[in-house]
Amino acid sequence: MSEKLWIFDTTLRDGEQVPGCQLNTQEKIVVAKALEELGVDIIEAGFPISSPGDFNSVLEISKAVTNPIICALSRAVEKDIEVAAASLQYAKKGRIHTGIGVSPYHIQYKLRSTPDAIIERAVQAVKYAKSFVEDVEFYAEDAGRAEMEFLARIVEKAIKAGATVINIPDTTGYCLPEQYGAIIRYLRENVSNIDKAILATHCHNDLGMATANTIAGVQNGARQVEVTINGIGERAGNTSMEEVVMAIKCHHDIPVFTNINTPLIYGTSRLISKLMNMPVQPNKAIVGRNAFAHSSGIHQDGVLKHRENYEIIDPKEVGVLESSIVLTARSGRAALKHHLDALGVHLEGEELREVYEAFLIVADSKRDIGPKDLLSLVGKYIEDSTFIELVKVSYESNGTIKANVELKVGEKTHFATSEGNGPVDAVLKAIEKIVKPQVELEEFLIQAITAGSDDQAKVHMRLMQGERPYYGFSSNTDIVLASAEAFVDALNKIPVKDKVIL
Ligand SMILES: CC(=O)SCCNC(=O)CCNC(=O)[C@H](O)C(C)(C)COP(=O)(O)OP(=O)(O)OC[C@H]1O[C@@H](n2cnc3c(N)ncnc32)[C@H](O)[C@@H]1OP(=O)(O)O
Ligand SMILES: CC(C)C(=O)C(=O)O
Repeated sequence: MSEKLWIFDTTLRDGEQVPGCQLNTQEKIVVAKALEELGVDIIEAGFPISSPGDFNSVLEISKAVTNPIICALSRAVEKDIEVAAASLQYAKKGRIHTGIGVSPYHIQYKLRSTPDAIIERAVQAVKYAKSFVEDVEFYAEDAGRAEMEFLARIVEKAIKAGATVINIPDTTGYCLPEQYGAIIRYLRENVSNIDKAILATHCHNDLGMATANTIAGVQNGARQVEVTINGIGERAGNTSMEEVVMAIKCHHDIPVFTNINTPLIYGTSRLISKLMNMPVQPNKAIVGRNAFAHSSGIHQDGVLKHRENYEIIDPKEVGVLESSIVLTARSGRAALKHHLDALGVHLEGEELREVYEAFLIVADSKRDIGPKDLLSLVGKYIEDSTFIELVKVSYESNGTIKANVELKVGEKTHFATSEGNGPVDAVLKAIEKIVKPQVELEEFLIQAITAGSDDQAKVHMRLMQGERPYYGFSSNTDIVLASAEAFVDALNKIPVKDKVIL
């Protein structure tokens, strides 16, 4: 029989510890509400003793959120626990998460203590937290490198003191899946009162094992997983929620279920990425830009014939509209035909073979094959009147910022001028005066390729036309020009029939 797996999200605590990812209270409330909608069971909202701002965030999130348990972190220190309890005063369901280091490293070198004294501090902390709230979770920090017998002893005492959830963190991301699973199994078999608590995983990703270790923990009896959206967290990160949830959904032999509303995964991932200014790596499982992108011919042909040939997850299940077929020099005729059909050019047999041969020559010398390339390849079959070429961009700033652009669309030249909040805004608005694409700019990332003031800026843009995404890329030493080029690149990918040119 399938049991419930409690999803404990620590994006706002462990995730927010990441340099540059700090959020203010309003932003944290937005995230907490999104997590509530996503269906998480517990939100670890912060470490209230750490700063007045973090205390206030836990307080305000407690007011703003109804369903999930709100959890506040503390050390095994009385003052921490008092402040955590105060921050939870408005929580409908509040939990204090307290604990202490249990590995020989932490006991000897960090806490400068002894095993017996650590057990005593753990017991006192749990009892003290229990005097404020019923729901107390105990974390045995660095359990991944602890001595098993000592770990079992401290866990037993913490449960006896009132802890109802026992967290077994692999704080340093040291364990291999078998090792981590064995720790959970050992505790289930050697702690006499273990049935009175839920065992939780909290795995870090220093060896890239966080998801595998978490799943191993679940397979051995853990029933709460501590995770973050996009796997963000201290150092190499925490366990990625989307990976664990989808691994469980794909493997019916793991006897647990979650309440996560999976079609909201992608949107939540992008919200966190945007608010925390933390791009998602393109090949990230489940939510990376390429997670459902197929770029080699055999795969593309397979997916076009039957999606499941190369996909274990229907992209819609995680909120991604559809798989994408990316044209490269490794693409075959099936992929080429798919793209030509989208442009309204239907070729078969000898005609398709002829265009494919020409396509391979272009693709060998170009990484990104777009509609412009395809249209020029099939020029003799169709007439393209909508291809946009960026001819000139300039802007001036005299109190107000004004941009001028010159575009060539097909054979016609267009000029437009626009004001904006900044040069990029003004240029994009001017382009939109000529091309009326009815798109939303959903993602706009500028990245320096190397350090230095003469650096190239790499721009990545994602436009949405309805629910359909179009990506634009460019790199240039001039950020404004790179932005304009990326915008035009994305516009050129919109099929002819969906583009309106003035
Ligand atoms: C594994 C995790 O705890 S993940 C969470 C990590 N998050 C953070 O650290 C962010 C919040 N932290 C902070 O704001 C600060 O570190 C504070 C407020 C908690 C403490 O600040 P300070 O009092 O200045 O102490 P500082 O950060 O320099 O050192 C940490 C102290 O806590 C002790 N400590 C660490 N963990 C624990 C624990 N679980 N229980 C009891 N004491 C602990 C350390 O031994 C050290 O004590 P010492 O100064 O007597 O050697
Ligand atoms: C506070 C604990 C749960 C932690 O973050 C860790 O051990 O990594």
